[in-house]
Amino acid sequence: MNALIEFKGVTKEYTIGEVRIKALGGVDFTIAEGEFVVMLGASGAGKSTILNILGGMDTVTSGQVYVGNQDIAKWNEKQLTAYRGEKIGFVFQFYNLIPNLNALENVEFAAEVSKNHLDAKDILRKVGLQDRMRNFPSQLSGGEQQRVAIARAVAKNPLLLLCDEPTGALDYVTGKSVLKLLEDLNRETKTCVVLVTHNTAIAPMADKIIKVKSGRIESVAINPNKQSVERIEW
Ligand SMILES: Nc1ncnc2c1ncn2[C@@H]1O[C@H](COP(=O)(O)OP(=O)(O)OP(=O)(O)O)[C@@H](O)[C@H]1O
Repeated sequence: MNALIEFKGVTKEYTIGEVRIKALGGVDFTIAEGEFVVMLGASGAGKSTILNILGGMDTVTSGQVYVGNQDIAKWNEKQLTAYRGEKIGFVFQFYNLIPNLNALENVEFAAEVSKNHLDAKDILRKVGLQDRMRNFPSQLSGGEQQRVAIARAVAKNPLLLLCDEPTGALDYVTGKSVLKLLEDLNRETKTCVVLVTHNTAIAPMADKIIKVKSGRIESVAINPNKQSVERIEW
């Protein structure tokens, strides 16, 4: 498979007053087209920093970040804004829906940014929310809100779906159904998924497992025995 993503010697330092914090100290990995990647690591290891750089939400201190053949680390804010809008679907732990828009409007609002967007109603049906389209976020359960957030991310027909602890606020059964939805979307649409989690138990659902430790890559492993999340217990 072709590499869709390549991080080469990526470093990231944050400066707060006089203090410099090294969040990434030389990160290298590749992600192939269509891969489902699980990224694991302790709190503060640098996972969100990697995801934010990949999503064009943060910039590198040094190094290259190839998406296709383009080094997005060289891009200016305008280019990164277009990249985020067109190519990246984000799913966060706490959904981040717009409270005064209903489910359908939340999805349509995000989809309109992208030229190649999919039909918002179709996607909401796909995530099982055909009867909840007119509900506002406050009228939906946590699991339903996360389904809207996934629909919103997928509706723009992104190159990459980046998920930061998407089940962190959900109970076991609801979390599992959200992971199953991501698994199905990855299989059916071939959209590359990068899922950041503390939950090492779900690693078997990945094509590739990337472990991050203290701002560096500890290991990258191709999973020879990929399993559906339905068959994984934790
Ligand atoms: N905006 C920022 N300003 C300063 N330091 C930051 C900033 N963002 C992250 N850091 C620091 O960079 C390091 C890596 O943080 P990051 O959020 O990437 O870790 P993480 O692996 O995602 O952790 P968690 O699992 O707790 O979310 C940490 O030491 C963190 O304190």
